[in-house]
Amino acid sequence: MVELAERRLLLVHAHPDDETINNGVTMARYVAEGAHVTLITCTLGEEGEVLVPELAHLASDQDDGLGEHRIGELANAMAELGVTDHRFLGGPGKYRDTGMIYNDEGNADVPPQTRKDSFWQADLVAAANDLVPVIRELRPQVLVTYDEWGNYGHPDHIKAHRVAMYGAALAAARSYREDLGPAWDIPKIYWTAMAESRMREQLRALRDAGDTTTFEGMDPDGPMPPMITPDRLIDCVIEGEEFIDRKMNAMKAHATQITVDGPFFALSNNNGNQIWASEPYRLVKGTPAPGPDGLEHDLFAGL
Ligand SMILES: CC(=O)N[C@H]1[C@@H](O[C@@H]2[C@H](O)[C@H](O)[C@@H](O)[C@H](O)[C@H]2O)O[C@H](CO)[C@@H](O)[C@@H]1O
Ligand SMILES: [Zn+2]
Repeated sequence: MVELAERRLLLVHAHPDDETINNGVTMARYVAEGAHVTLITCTLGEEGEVLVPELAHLASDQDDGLGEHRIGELANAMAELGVTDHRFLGGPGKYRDTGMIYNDEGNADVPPQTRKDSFWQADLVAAANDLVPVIRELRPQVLVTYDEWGNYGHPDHIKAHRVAMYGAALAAARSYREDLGPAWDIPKIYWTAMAESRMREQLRALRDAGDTTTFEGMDPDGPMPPMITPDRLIDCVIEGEEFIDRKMNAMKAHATQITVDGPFFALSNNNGNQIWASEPYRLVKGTPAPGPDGLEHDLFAGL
């Protein structure tokens, strides 16, 4: 088993706030256990909406200062989680937030009409080459990123998944770009997941409370979209009730994007979401090391 102080965890996310929403408890736990946790954020979130009225002028169609502001929000959120190594892919502002843009079929997988400097338009090899030296420098045992849907279809999330997976493959190739450092093959790769049972529980609570607009058209007992993971395909759940306060405070630090109300949070679409103390994952590379309940409860299990 890798010693706690020798553990190195790398997370690749699209915008400032995704890391806390998806992995806030996980990051706080591993920092507390002495692991080295590194966050790579691919954009500054320049195209986000602004929940704080007095900061509305930062929006991209006004002062276009939101990206710069969110650098500070992310730094504050990382301070809450105890993460000291957080970097932007290729440096701050190299890849611009694409915006919540879909083509008219509503499918982000077909290139939407976006700015030439948007992350979605970035050349995949060039963006992966910004990640390869980081992987080869850090030599993480575990990489965390999104599934092929980017978890909910945002073009930057889909692109972050592609850059993370392709970057991991290139970093492992001994003969690939020796100038980017000695090869490193990441032993375990996980995708963040929205577990089906949790989605149904959340939908049931919303519908019971009379909310028919959040996740409109979804029935707690009906079919789930492909980005919802059946519980049988969840491989690992990181639990950490003792870190939920850090996660909530980190969410509050992303004030232009997230409002926190007790055990719930909302983004600018005002969808009520529970703040979970457990964070599920799918293992997509490496050997599973499940416990008696059939799940891993440590991303470094088996290493
Ligand atoms: C969690 C996440 O990925 N947030 C992104 C997302 O923000 C959403 C977007 O503004 C959408 O229009 C809203 O309805 C929704 O409530 C927001 O969460 O997309 C932004 C633009 O690309 C991005 O900056 C933000 O981080
Ligand atoms: Zn995002």
